[in-house]
Amino acid sequence: MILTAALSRTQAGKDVGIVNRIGEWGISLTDSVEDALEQGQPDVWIDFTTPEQVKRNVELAIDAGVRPVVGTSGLTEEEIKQLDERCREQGIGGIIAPNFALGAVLMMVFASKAAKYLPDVEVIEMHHDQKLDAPSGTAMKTAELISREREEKKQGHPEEKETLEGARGGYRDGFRIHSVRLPGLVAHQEVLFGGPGQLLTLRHDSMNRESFMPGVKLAVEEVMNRTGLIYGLENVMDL
Ligand SMILES: NC(=O)C1=CN([C@@H]2O[C@H](COP(=O)(O)OP(=O)(O)OC[C@H]3O[C@@H](n4cnc5c(N)ncnc54)[C@H](OP(=O)(O)O)[C@@H]3O)[C@@H](O)[C@H]2O)C=CC1
Ligand SMILES: O=C(O)C1=N[C@H](C(=O)O)C[C@H](O)C1
Repeated sequence: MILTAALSRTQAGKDVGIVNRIGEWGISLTDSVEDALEQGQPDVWIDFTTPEQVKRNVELAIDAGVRPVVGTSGLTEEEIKQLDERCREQGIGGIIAPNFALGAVLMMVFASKAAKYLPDVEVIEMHHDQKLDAPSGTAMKTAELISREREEKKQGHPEEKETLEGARGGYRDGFRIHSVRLPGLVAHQEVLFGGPGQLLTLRHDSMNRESFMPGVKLAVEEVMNRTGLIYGLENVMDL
């Protein structure tokens, strides 16, 4: 794979390798998506930007015939549908993955299987304190996969009341998602299943950002041979 361009507002004009402390690469960072898409005829647009920026970036990439591989969280279901249609119109593939760590994908898939037999579940996601969105994209995708397998159920005591607002976390499809933000954390998630006399805990930890790279590489290879936008790396893994 060859890096053709790289995007940044704050470091625009500087060499991407120097900024990342891996020696000079001869590629200047740009703050223009249009310029980045024109440099070196790229096949793939890799996006880890912000929830505000990602939609525009991906639309411009697709319109230029460049396949999106997106890690940025925050796209709505409706936006993903629109982007899928745009990819199909252009006859190109794309992947949006809420989490590129293969272990995290396995955790989500295992959680959906467990929910069939242990429908009482809560999700606790833990991230670094610079994260902009809550809950994480991973937690939302976990909830989506769990809901597909879990019988409909409203958990907990029907008369439960919060004496401190938010104490029971966010509510989705009958169960709770809790978001923890602390310096020192990278990206972590526990899925807790409770049953009479038993507790099953599935946990995944990203210790650093290297954890996402094998999944990004897999996605970049896959989009070259597909048409339409795939949501979730589990859809291209042999599970
Ligand atoms: N799916 C996955 O596996 C993963 C997903 N993520 C997601 O990726 C996103 C980014 O997270 P993270 O890496 O922590 O955030 P960072 O703030 O570390 O990185 C965001 C990057 O995008 C650049 N950027 C943002 N907006 C613009 C813009 N308008 N023009 C040019 N460059 C821009 C920033 O550069 P500058 O500030 O210089 O503009 C920066 O380099 C989040 O949504 C996060 O949830 C993160 C890790 C893994
Ligand atoms: O912001 C992050 O760091 C991460 N974001 C993604 C998410 O929202 O789930 C993936 C991973 O958890 C890291």
